[in-house]
Amino acid sequence: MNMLTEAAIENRLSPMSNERAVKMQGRDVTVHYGEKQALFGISLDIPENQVTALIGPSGCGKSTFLRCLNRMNDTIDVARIGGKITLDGQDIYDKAIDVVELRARVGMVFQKPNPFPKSIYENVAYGPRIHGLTRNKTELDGIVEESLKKAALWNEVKDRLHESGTGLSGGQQQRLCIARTIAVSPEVILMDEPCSALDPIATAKVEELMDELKQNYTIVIVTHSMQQAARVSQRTAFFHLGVLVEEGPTDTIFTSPHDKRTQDYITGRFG
Ligand SMILES: Nc1ncnc2c1ncn2[C@@H]1O[C@H](COP(=O)(O)OP(=O)(O)OP(=O)(O)O)[C@@H](O)[C@H]1O
Repeated sequence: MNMLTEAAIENRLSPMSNERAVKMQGRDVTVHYGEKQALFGISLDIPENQVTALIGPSGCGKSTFLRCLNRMNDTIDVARIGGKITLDGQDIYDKAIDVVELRARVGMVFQKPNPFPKSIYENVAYGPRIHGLTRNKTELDGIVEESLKKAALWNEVKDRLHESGTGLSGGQQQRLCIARTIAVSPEVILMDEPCSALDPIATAKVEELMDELKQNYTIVIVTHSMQQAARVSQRTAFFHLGVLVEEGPTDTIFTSPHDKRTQDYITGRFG
């Protein structure tokens, strides 16, 4: 057994205070964009099969931290990342890591629904095809159907799979993007303000979906809405000016935070 596997097993067996295994872990994570430092030594555990919400005022570094979790910041030339981030105990910034594979394991859903200008079917089939997850059309059809079902979209689109994904409503497009992410069997799903472009009904559907998805996936969501964080997450991390001020069970953060900055933010005194 190699060291990484041992670390992964040890990691999965070591429960957090709420008795969940740690799926991802950040230790002393720093990010610079050129000269400007955006994150200052973030250490945060992401528990398995829970929704963790990252909250805080605009510009505090929530999205920057989220993007570190699947190395999305690698695509920004001026970004430099320090510290350590692990997935099942394995360092995701290790040279041996295949970033394409990492991003399949740690998928991402963006603020604005961004389906490809292709059919609904092709949007979902694309990932499994490029990752070689299926051997034939029947298997691919199966993955497409299952992913659309898990994203609570199947009933609305099953009769028009070959119509364009961009012809769907905003809320349906976002669920299509979730189906596309699910199709490559991720373990973690990162969501960067996934409902900010959606109306209240579509938002409610995506929130409901998050609650179901957490049974099979670990979810990290960046949100500006404290009501949303309170509704969907089990753990909440509050960021301010690039620092993780505090994190803990969502109930505690919203009812009896330890830090005055958290208290001020959740009571609307700033941000
Ligand atoms: N690509 C980039 N190049 C330079 N600076 C950046 C870049 N992306 C983010 N920043 C800076 O890093 C800091 C943190 O930004 P980030 O987007 O992570 O914050 P945020 O909390 O997600 O904000 P918001 O809630 O407004 O989306 C900000 O000062 C921002 O201007």
